[in-house]
Amino acid sequence: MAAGVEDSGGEDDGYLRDIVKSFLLAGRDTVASGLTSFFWLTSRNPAVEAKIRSEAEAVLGRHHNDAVPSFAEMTEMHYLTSAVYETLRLFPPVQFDSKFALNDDVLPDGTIVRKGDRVTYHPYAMGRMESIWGPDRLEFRPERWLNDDGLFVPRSPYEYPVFQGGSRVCLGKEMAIVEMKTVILAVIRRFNVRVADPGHEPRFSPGLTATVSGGLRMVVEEVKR
Ligand code: HEM
Repeated sequence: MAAGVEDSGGEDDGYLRDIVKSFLLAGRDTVASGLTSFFWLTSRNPAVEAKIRSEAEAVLGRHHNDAVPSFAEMTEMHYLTSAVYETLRLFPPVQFDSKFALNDDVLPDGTIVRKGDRVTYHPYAMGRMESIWGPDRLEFRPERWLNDDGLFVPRSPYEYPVFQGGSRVCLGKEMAIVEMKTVILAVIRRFNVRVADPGHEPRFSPGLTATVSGGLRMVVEEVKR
């Protein structure tokens, strides 16, 4: 970043402002959307919530409540990592995304693309394809990301393009995962979070950033120990 600022020919303030704006636009609503979906899904799947709590207790210790977990501690939490990836599989904050061809091209499957054509990839649809995720594709099952030793195994970005892939992969991917884990641990270790109206089926609406339309009303109760 420093090199970029030096190269910007004296327009440092504008350049830095643009960086901050793109980080806020790309990084705030997406993480908020992911967290909304996470608490909706765990609210409907208390067994997942219980496993995240017990993993956190195993890694952090029962009485380590107020401290923010370190990056190393969060990396040890393979089940939590899996639950975050599984949430974003079913409810990707960037539901679909388009590119326009600069020149005529041919895609790897033989599809012909003409200069100016719009090509869209659709993480929401791909996250629900049986050919990629199997017959239980619609289930929220963090275990699908774990190997036999209980370790998280990432999937190819071309099967799971939630953060895009290749040279334009999301620059904030790792930060997004850390942010989500930090908030989840801070909340879930101390509170039970349940949807306020279990009969209401939230609508995940597309947009620049997809999220539950109208927000999601929750009831938060302190966990009794
Ligand atoms: C769950 C959260 C997030 C998701 C699902 C997500 C997803 C994506 C996707 C799909 C793209 C590609 C967009 C395109 O090609 O048009 C992208 C790009 C980008 N993201 Fe994220 N993102 C997330 C969080 C963040 C965070 C926290 C930051 C920074 C703090 C960030 C910074 C960026 C930037 C700077 C780009 C542009 C990269 C480029 O064009 O080279 N993102 N993100």
